[in-house]
Amino acid sequence: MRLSLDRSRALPFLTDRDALDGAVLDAHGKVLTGGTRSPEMLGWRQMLLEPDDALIESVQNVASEIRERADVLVCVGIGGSYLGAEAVNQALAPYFGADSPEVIFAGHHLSPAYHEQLLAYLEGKSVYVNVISKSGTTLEPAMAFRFLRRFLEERFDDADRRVIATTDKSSGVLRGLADEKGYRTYVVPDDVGGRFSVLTPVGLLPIAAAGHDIRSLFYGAVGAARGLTDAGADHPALAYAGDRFAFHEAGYSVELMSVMEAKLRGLGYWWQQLYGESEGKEGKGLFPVTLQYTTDLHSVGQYVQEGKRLFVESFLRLDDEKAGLTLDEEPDNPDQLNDLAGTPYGAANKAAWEGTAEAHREGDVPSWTWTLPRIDADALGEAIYTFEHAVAVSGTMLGVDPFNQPGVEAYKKKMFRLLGRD
Ligand SMILES: O=P(O)(O)OC[C@H]1O[C@](O)(CO)[C@@H](O)[C@@H]1O
Repeated sequence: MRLSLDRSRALPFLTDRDALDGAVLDAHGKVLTGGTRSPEMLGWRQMLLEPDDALIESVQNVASEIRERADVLVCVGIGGSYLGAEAVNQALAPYFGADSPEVIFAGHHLSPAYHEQLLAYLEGKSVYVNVISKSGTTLEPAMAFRFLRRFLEERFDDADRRVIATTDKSSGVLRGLADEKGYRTYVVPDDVGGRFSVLTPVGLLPIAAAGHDIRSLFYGAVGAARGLTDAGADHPALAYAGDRFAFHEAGYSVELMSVMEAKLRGLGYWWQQLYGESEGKEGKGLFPVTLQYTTDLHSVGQYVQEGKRLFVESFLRLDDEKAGLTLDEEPDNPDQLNDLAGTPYGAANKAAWEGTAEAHREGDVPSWTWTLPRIDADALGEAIYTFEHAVAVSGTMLGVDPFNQPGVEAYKKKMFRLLGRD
């Protein structure tokens, strides 16, 4: 395993933590054998134990067509239908001057200006659309897709070929529309919830269309899934799950995912949905929030250090101590940085992580540090599965169903009523 977990700033805050290992392994066993609540929702693990190479190849083929023919791929979806793809694409793309086609997300909020300006931006470009919704009735993507469908139909003779729908295998509004129009489709499997779906076509198509290696991504996760089969309580996923449960029981209420590399910010947002929707129910769960350091040390850092004590913290960092531009000496030292001559950005970032973790420990914020060896598809696949497995275990320890999200309906009902819908 290349993703490592350092617990040295977490364990001193927990008394008798080893006594929990039996409960951790019990919950882990339930995840392995289908003993969880909603055992029919464990497809996110099963699909890795029985890889469908033909499906990966099919996605790669459609992605190649998009890469050849499109200037822009618009991916329409919300929650688990976009956060995983956005996270991986952000992590794997260069910061500036990304390759064509541009992959843009839409239907992930209801901003009027965003969607209006998106349509204006698409004018004159070769556009493909991947609409991703299991139900087809989620308002945000459904509204965006109506506009985008009309946009395509009014401009392209082959409009229907430019739409790929990722949806339920047989039912729902989007399935009906796709069948009627003859769109190419991929299936959101029944046994995989939205937030666990990044390694299904939900995430794989937008990631492959952006030019990334989905086979390595998928097989990175396969390796992690296999590695967990015989894992002991000290495996990072299980140790983390058990520690989180212990902190929850000790009264902590918020977990920060503090990302030290801006390319991993999307992974933080993906983690936030995964943990928030999986654990936050029945009055339980650590509230997950992702921060980007050192940026947010100059915004909410004051609160984390000295405000109300609520927090446990996960640092997510890259092993990049030697990377980046290195300061050199300047005659006369006009900016007074010569004492740091020979210091690369990576070393400064590492010092920021260690310094912050120490300061937060002194401020009674326990922390773990997750270190990725490098950012590539394989390492991301491993990280994705590790966090998925951990939340299945920690949710099971909490006694909640880690695979449902009944509370998400509440806002939809009120919103629909205000819009005069049933
Ligand atoms: O795929 P749908 O049905 O549009 O749902 C979108 C999202 O809404 C949720 O069901 C709840 O937030 C997510 O799990 C899912 O990713």
